[in-house]
Amino acid sequence: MQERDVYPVAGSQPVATVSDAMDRFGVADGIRPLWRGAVLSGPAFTVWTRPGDNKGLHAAFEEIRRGEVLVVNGGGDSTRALIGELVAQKAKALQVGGIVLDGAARDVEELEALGVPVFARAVTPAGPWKTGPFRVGCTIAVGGVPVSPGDWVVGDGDGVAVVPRGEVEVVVARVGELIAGEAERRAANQALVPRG
Ligand SMILES: O=C([O-])CC(=O)C(=O)O
Ligand SMILES: [Mg+2]
Repeated sequence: MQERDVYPVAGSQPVATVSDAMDRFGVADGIRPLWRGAVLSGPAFTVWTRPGDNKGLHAAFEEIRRGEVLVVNGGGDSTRALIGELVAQKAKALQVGGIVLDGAARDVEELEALGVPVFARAVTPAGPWKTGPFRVGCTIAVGGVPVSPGDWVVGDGDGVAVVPRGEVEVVVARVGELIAGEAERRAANQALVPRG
């Protein structure tokens, strides 16, 4: 199997169920979609940056491959937007799978108009510093969850979860079982009738 085929397409696997399939671990705390309907799914490309500084993100765009998800530890900073419309335009042109920031973003209406799925801790109009330092391609933390390059990152309306690279196929199979079990519970719920 080609490695890319291991990662399901965005939106096909609910993030809540992906987390359930990992004993309910793996969810990035406090990271939310910046527009309704944003979904992403793909292998992580990681950046660790000084809070509020996006020089490392521009460096990442020199290397990132189609379908990869840019995942950034920005120290949880909410005072400086690490990306906005112009950075998202780059991501779109390079067919990046999406952007996950443990930090902030701006230009949210334009992000939605571009259709670039962005997940972040905060929104602020204040722009980023651009001097570094940063690291690209290392293991980082996002919302308290470890992320290594190539780990499967999935995002939807509920938030973001991270599946370790070596566990993707097992977790995807488990998600299928859980979805089938939920369908049975849904049918049982729909068969309920009021009492009295
Ligand atoms: O100025 C920046 O680097 C962030 C921003 O607003 C954009 O990417 O449009
Ligand atoms: Mg801007």
